[in-house]
Amino acid sequence: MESAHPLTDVFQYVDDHKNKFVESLSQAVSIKSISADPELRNEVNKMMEWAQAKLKALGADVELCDIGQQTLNEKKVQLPPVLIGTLGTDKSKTTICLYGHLDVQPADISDGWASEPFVLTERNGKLYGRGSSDDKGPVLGWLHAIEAFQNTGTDLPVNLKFVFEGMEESGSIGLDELLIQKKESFLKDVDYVCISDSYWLGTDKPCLTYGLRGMSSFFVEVEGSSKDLHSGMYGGTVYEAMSDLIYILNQLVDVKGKILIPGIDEGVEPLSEKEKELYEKIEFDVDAYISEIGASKSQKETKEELLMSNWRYPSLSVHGIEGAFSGPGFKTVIPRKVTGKFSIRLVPNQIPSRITEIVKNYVQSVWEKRQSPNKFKIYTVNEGGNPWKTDPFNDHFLAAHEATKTVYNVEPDYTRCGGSIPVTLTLQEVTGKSVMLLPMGAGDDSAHSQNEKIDVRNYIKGTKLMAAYLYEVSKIKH
Ligand SMILES: NCC(=O)N[C@@H](Cc1c[nH]cn1)C(=O)O
Ligand SMILES: [Zn+2]
Ligand SMILES: [Zn+2]
Repeated sequence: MESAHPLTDVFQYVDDHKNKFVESLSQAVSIKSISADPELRNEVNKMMEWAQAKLKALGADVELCDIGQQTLNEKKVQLPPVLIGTLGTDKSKTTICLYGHLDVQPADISDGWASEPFVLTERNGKLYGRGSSDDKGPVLGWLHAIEAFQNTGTDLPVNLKFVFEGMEESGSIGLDELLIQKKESFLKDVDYVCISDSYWLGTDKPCLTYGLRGMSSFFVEVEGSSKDLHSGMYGGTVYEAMSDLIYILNQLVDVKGKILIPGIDEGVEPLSEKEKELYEKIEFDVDAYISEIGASKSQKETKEELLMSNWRYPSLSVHGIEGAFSGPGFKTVIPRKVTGKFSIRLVPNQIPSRITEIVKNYVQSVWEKRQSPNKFKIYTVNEGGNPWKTDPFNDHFLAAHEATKTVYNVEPDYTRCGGSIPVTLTLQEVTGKSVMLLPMGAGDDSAHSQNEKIDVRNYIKGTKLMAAYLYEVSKIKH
């Protein structure tokens, strides 16, 4: 007879407490912790305090660390604190550092949500709400997994160190410095680092993530006048800021996604035959991917080209224009000042500060060609995020592989991710230990988009996966 898995009670507890765990996610989602909006800083602070109370209730030693201020539009704004915590100090146990973020991207029902973004709403086995998948659901998954160990009298087989921040969606400002400062104290005994803040490639197959892109983001400001102008009264008489801006934005990337900035491929690793084969083997349905987002055609010709463009090559996206009229109907106005926003995802070996310099020089040269007398500025508000990639063939990934088999009954895929988590490389460098990303969410979760959701299945099985991961890592001999 096959013996029961040592975590049978833990898994049962998670199943039995599904409603309680959904309620806890609902509370977290209701806090509008949008880090990009300085007016909502109190909400981010509230979110950090909410999580602090949760960690405390699990018996962790916790601290909200002050990381100072940021400068936004020439004003100083207090940064939300970073929540750190320690649970267990048993020298005979492995110590795992868990990182997650509790801030979210902006969201408003008028963006096209089917239900209020800050009210967790269940429809057809999916929990809709901003942060449900990125990253409140996964953070809560860890806390619920620990609760399941504790409330079933199952020994938590590892020591834990928590690092939860409230600025990830805005470049993790201030976090690197804190972690570097804590290298020889709080982070000293860490053996492994695990982050649950990425997604499966598709909707059915669990994945382990071994690479992320980095990011540099830019603001391009053009100012033409001291007030908005009637386009009938002034059209044809003035240099228009918006036309200048569109001219610049149009010279960043072509229709096939090729970045037009000379030198932008600096540092990109050459593609080896071995790596090419890896892409060929990945199960990925391009048509399903394109149809799920309601697009008409993939920009890339093949599965391999698409995945490589997302994971191993830089890409440039234009996000928006502040100051431009965007309401319904027609407003015949010439905006006085407009700020275009774009970002470049960076890949391993690329250095954000170097790419920032290349981009600024290029945009400045484009501006000079324009010969406009308007005021122009290109600037960044953070130092950018580093890319990260690791070799996934080690005991740490193997432990997560085993945990995935236990919970999902399948072997996970090994994937990279086109998104960025700026602190990943820092955690690897500061601890000197293996970092792994263990995603909870599925590829169609719509993170950052309208109707972000997490499937109840992923939320509950993902919590069991976290418990199984902690158990499997505790068995690694070191
Ligand atoms: N789940 C990770 C994630 O969404 N990260 C953000 C990070 C970011 C946003 N703005 C600046 N950094 C991402 O867009 O990849
Ligand atoms: Zn995000
Ligand atoms: Zn995230």
